[in-house]
Amino acid sequence: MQPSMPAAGRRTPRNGSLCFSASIGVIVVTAVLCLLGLYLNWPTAASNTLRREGLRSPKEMARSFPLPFPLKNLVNTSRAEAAAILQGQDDRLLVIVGPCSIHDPKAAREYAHRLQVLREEMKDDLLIMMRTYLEKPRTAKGWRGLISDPTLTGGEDLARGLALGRRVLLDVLAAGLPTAVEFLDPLVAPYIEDVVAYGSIGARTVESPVHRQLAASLTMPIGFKNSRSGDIQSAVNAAVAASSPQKRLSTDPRGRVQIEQAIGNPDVHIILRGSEDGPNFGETFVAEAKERLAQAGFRGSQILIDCSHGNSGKKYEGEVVACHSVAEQVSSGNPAIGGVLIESFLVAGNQKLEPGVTKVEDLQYGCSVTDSCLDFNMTQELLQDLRRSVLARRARVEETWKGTPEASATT
Ligand SMILES: O=C[C@H](O)[C@H](O)COP(=O)(O)O
Ligand SMILES: C=C(OP(=O)(O)O)C(=O)O
Repeated sequence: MQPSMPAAGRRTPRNGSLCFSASIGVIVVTAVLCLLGLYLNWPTAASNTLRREGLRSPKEMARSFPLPFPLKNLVNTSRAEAAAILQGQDDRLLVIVGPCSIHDPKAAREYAHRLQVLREEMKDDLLIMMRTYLEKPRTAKGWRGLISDPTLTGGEDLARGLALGRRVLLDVLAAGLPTAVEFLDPLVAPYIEDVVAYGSIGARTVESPVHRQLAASLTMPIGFKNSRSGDIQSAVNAAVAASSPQKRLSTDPRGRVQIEQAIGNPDVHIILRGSEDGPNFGETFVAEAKERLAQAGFRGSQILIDCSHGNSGKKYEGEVVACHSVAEQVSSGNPAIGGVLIESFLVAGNQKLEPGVTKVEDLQYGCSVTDSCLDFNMTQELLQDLRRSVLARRARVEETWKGTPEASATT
């Protein structure tokens, strides 16, 4: 007798066990895929992230690119010398000069070696540091600096960028020049802060509480720029916040999140950088800034003037005008000006860098890929001007001193 065919859909012991095995199979495959997805950080429908990868901790980075003792000494003495200028205890001018951004380590090293000669020659009158800006805050889009995109191709290899950035700072220090950066991403700071002598907070982040808190815990002098609209009070408010005790979340040398209690940065000051409406390097702006600082309790604090950005209309020719005005004000005895920032590279002007489009090999050596810079010869002339202005201001002070009863008593 033929066995009867099972009616469609009727469960038999055999197809029931097939269903069970298939379900177990689906569950196992799904679980394996989920675990693999978690391990490889695959995107999920609820995430905007395409990929995540690990990174060396700041401590490991410092171990790979250590700060040798003589360079540590240079960082520490430069910080202290800058602080003395900013508090009006040293009559030299602090000069932060160099490319708008570092994009080519070789050209940066060449610039550093040339600048070191001037630093040495003018050291009695100017405290020269090199602009070694590795993070660029963009108004909208654009190349975001060597740390974000070290190959200039849009590849955004941050692990390589952090290592390369730290190496460039060490190279510049090794050439004998103290380094100056803008601090932008608070997570980057622990990777480089020990190799930085001077820091600024830019016009785009001066109102950010996170950047003010970061500045409070940094151990080098920090300058706050006026905002892009020209508001000087935002820089003064930032100085008030950053000089006060602040508790914040930060990362420790091992890269773990920690709660950090800072006592506040004693060497905060403000930088006049002009605005979209025009320059603010003139006497009246300097007097206004001084007055606002005094009202906020910073009586002795010197003011720095950024000769570029809104003060130059982002043209190197504009920097010359701004720098001459500063030199004139200092020569005529203005005691409130403590220094300048100047954008300068090996070649004058700038060139366009569009990551992913520009051929890196076509870029002109020694020419800025962000804002327009002075060339080295023009820079040298401006530094000579600034030096003469310091000598003139010093002579005036000595002349005034000679006429005082204290001077007569000492002769
Ligand atoms: O210092 C450089 C630039 O002024 C700053 O990064 C903004 O540049 P952008 O307006 O071209 O984006
Ligand atoms: C971006 C910079 O300046 P600011 O914040 O004044 O625009 C800079 O100095 O690189």
